[in-house]
Amino acid sequence: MGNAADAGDASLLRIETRGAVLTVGLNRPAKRNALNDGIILALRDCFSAIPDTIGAVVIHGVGDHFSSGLDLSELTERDATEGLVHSQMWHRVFDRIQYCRVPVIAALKGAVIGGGLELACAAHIRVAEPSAYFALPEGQRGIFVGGGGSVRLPRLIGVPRMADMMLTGRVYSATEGAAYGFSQYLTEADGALPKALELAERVAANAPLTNFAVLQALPMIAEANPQTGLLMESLMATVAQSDKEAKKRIRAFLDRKTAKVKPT
Ligand SMILES: COc1cc(/C=C/C(=O)SCCNC(=O)CCNC(=O)[C@H](O)C(C)(C)COP(=O)(O)OP(=O)(O)OC[C@H]2O[C@@H](n3cnc4c(N)ncnc43)[C@H](O)[C@@H]2OP(=O)(O)O)ccc1O
Repeated sequence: MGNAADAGDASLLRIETRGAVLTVGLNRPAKRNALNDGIILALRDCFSAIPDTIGAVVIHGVGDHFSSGLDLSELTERDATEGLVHSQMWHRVFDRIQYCRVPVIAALKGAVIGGGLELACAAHIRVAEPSAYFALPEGQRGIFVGGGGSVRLPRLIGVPRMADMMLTGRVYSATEGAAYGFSQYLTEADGALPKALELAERVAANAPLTNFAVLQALPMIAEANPQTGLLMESLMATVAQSDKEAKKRIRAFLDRKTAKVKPT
């Protein structure tokens, strides 16, 4: 089993830079992008070294699927102690994605299954195209989610819906995923990656401090008791508006040098 000291297999990710956007493609299409140790550790390496010039990351699947989840061929020999270590390794890697300095957008198509769905949960925005389907077949495989899914997914779709997914193993459609709050965007056919790239360019243009506040402070504020949350909000708002970047951007609007807010 891969451990913290191992390097990931860089060939299992297709990493490209497009301006301020880094695209990270899960690159095991012959295995439907099943997540083995090599790819998980490669994700760890990638998200540990996001260049300063990058303002957003898009994660997607090479081929027809996002990911078929945990590589089941690596599970069969694992005992309980190794299973615990393995699950905690996934947690650390997916935390690195969730607590990334810049927004992470997942472009979803085809299978988004088990650990693949857990990976998508760690992103900040999920964009799905009609071919995307979501399932947690852990019950059929006799296992439980191990990549943080029981923490992140109920916060998106609720415990009853996740319980239904796990108990019945039912495949949820892209339309259901959007209706239940999993994906924020549902595109036309083949539209997930282009839409994710468009959104990534947009969020990369934000003030870094605003993105930082949304990624790091908002989830904590939302879960805090109201008094603590309001205090944290005031502190974050004060820090952000005191920054020279905010002053520059507000001046540009007042001088009519930047666009008005308008429907897209
Ligand atoms: C317990 O501690 C954990 C757990 C976890 C996370 C758990 C999970 O992710 S559970 C979910 C596991 N995934 C599945 O059960 C999906 C299995 N795959 C499929 O149902 C299908 O392959 C498909 C995704 C629907 C695609 O179908 P199709 O296009 O027809 O392709 P196939 O012919 O079936 O597959 C092609 C090729 O890929 C291999 N493969 C596909 N999925 C996996 C997989 N998940 N693991 C290993 N291999 C896979 C398949 O065997 C074929 O291989 P060939 O060599 O025969 O070509 C997390 C952390 C914990 O600690």
